[in-house]
Amino acid sequence: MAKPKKKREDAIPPAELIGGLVTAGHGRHYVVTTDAGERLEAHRRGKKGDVVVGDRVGVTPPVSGVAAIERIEPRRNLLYRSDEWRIKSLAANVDLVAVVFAPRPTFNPWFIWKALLAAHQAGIPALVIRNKSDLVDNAEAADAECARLTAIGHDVVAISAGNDPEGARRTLIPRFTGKTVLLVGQSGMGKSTLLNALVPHAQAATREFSEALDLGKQTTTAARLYRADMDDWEGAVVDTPGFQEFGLAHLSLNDILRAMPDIAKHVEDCRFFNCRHLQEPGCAVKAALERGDIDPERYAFYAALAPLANTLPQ
Ligand SMILES: Nc1nc2c(ncn2[C@@H]2O[C@H](COP(=O)(O)OP(=O)(O)OP(=O)(O)O)[C@@H](O)[C@H]2O)c(=O)[nH]1
Ligand SMILES: [Zn+2]
Repeated sequence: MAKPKKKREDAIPPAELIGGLVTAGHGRHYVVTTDAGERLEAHRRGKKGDVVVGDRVGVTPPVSGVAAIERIEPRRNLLYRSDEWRIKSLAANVDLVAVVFAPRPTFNPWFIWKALLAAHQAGIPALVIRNKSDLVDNAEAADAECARLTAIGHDVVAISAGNDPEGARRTLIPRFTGKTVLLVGQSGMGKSTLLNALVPHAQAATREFSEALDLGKQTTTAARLYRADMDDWEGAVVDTPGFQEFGLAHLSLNDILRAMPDIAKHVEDCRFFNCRHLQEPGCAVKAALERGDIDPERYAFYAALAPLANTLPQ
């Protein structure tokens, strides 16, 4: 019988590896920023696709400019999104998920709610940021969304990243200091504007990432991590450019309910203990909906997600 292969991870003593943080990735090609602040191109040893932005790693000293990722330190958490076909890791070791939305372009509340569910499932606190507070157009809808989210129990702040970047910094830096903050939002909500307000060297770093990963002008949906090392704040911002959908096929029904207290608070009175709160007789959630005790749009969201729950291998 063939001997089981000795794991590569054991082959090199950790003391000889360089510690660093994965700050960008594309395919199996990564950028690792070492603890000394050097930016290295890196490949995963053995071509495993298990590295994600935000991972703390140990790399070999670079040979011809390219290092090898030998070790991944245990993760505090891992944030996913998924589509019908597969689960994708978005980022690891995130302390706060910041969901950015704005009155214009028209925002989709479901995107915000999905991001909040994904954060909850990963055990990561979340903050909702209402951007473009200076806009009058569609402000009522944005204000109503803030009120709805606050009533559910979410943290919400209002800023104007484009119009008042200093004010945005004053609001956010006390909440972001010491943390790795992941920014998510639909396209056009002002994520890049906010990132640049918080981390002024972000644009230059984006160019360097593109060069290191040989992306040219190609955009990627992969996350990128920008370290903030400034007089007024230290931490990191992870940007997630260019995606419109926050798929949640990896959530179980319980994950969904645990993240929706406005629905879940009614389930105890359902006739069946395994009620899915969709079509079952004697469902207390449906009764609460009919009485007007549940926001119909929140129920519609729940009813859209519930049938898809847990359809992917966990
Ligand atoms: N009025 C107003 N406009 C803003 C504000 N913040 C950003 N914008 C504008 O909104 C537009 C979109 O901003 P971006 O920062 O590019 O948005 P994004 O979310 O990064 O969009 P993608 O790059 O497509 O993901 C730009 O024209 C910004 O100038 C704000 O606070 N007020
Ligand atoms: Zn029920």
